[in-house]
Amino acid sequence: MLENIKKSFTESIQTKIAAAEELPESIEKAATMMINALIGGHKILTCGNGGSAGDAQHFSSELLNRYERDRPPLPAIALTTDSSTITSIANDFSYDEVFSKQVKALGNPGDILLAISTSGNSANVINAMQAALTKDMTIVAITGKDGGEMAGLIGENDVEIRVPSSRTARIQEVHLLVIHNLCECIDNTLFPITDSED
Ligand SMILES: O=C(CO)[C@@H](O)[C@H](O)[C@H](O)[C@H](O)COP(=O)(O)O
Ligand SMILES: [Zn+2]
Repeated sequence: MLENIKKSFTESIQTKIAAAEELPESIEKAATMMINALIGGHKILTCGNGGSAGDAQHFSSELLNRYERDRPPLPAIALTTDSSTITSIANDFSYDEVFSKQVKALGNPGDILLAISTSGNSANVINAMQAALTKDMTIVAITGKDGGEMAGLIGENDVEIRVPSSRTARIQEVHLLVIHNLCECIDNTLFPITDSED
């Protein structure tokens, strides 16, 4: 057991080292897209399943409330939280539509969809991306493995941040770091620390 625990730490560290080589440019592009959208009065919708649902909510709460320091609230909505809406869409239509219907209802041109999936193959997240494109939204996709079907939906105005790993858990551990990086870029750009706050 002890050996496995140590191996997980080593694997996680190695995945982060590989991600540090490969991901900074795509994270910077995603952060710039988000900053410009927020400056323009637009919002960010987030979605994902399982651990990625948690990540979607983690990110939206850091925008709505705060990341590391107090600043004005920023507009984000996690599409994973309204159990009445989600269960009724799944019951009456299909689980594959639980996010896309909400995107069609809430998304406006200029808004961003933050779509999170380790495999890139979750049908409800893929459908949410397709719905976002019909609403003239842009997409930040956080993925892993080979990017799955989500990778094929990324256009030139969108960005995919793909963690170089094939293990769901290791990918998720980097996804959290990516999310915190995005928050940090947003806060540092929109609310820079002044000398008096230093
Ligand atoms: O957190 C974990 C595994 O670490 C699971 O809950 C995992 O998120 C679920 O199996 C998801 O349904 C996987 O979906 P995805 O990442 O392939 O889109
Ligand atoms: Zn997990």
